[in-house]
Amino acid sequence: MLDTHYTFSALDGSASFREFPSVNVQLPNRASRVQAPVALSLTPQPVLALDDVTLSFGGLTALAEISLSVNPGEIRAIIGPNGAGKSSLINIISGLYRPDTGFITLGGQVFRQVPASRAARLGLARTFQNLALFKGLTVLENVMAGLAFTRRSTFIGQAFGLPRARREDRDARERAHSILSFLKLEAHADRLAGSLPYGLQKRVEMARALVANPEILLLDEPMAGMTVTEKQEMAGFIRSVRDDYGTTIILIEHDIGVVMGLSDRIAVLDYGRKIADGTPAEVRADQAVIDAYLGVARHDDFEEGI
Ligand SMILES: Nc1ncnc2c1ncn2[C@@H]1O[C@H](COP(=O)(O)OP(=O)(O)OP(=O)(O)O)[C@@H](O)[C@H]1O
Repeated sequence: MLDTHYTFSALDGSASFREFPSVNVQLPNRASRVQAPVALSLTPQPVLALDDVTLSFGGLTALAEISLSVNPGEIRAIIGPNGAGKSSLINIISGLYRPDTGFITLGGQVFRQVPASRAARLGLARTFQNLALFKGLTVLENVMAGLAFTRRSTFIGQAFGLPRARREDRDARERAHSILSFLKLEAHADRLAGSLPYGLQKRVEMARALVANPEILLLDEPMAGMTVTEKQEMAGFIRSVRDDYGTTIILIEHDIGVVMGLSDRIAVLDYGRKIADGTPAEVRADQAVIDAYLGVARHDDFEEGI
């Protein structure tokens, strides 16, 4: 298990897990992380909020007046049938799209459009629906690439192996190995990423997003194309990331069955509108959700399978 430094702000009651994993400091368990903020503030400040977000492509409204909030440390799923607007929403959160109307609050700042180039520094990391690994690099190199934005040494320093560059390289390697071991990928560290089976490549992508210890991890269909066993395994890792690192998880999924047993809260989109938002039990019982999925999901897809 990884050890992690963390800081706690008594002023706003927020816990921050922004320091990188290290080998010497004891990771506080989830209970101790949660206890202190609760004493100061009963209502957690959302780490991310969308207010009245609308997005159109020509005459087509992809998202209509979407508001939702994400609390620290929760697993928050956003689901919906094909074309519901999930990718559009994730692209707004990560700054690739600018909504026609509405605001995004991230890292305590309010944006009309999240500055994509600063998203990592605002504590946001993401994976992609279609794998975006460097297939010709090793697994370790891919994961280390997730720390590129944190490096302060210059290109010349890196080329000539100057002390700061060497130190950064050593730290990056150590962090990458810690994450690989956490996600049970250590045995594959020196293999080319492109040579791994699909399910493992998806996990490497998650390792790369996690290595900089983001506050929010945005997972775009992390289980698409996986077998049932792979999905179960991935669900276990996602849960561990939240429990052991305190990372807030936003999960975009197509498959309602996958998220039922995994998520704390689920927002359901259909034709660009939010038709439901609540706990898995609330969403499961919602007639609008049942109607939206009728014909694309079997009844038992609504059961907690994972
Ligand atoms: N770049 C684009 N240009 C035009 N229309 C788009 C564009 N991106 C998305 N759309 C349309 O916006 C709507 C929402 O699409 P989006 O990809 O966000 O849905 P989705 O829920 O992610 O779907 P899927 O599950 O199939 O990936 C769809 O009708 C889609 O055709």
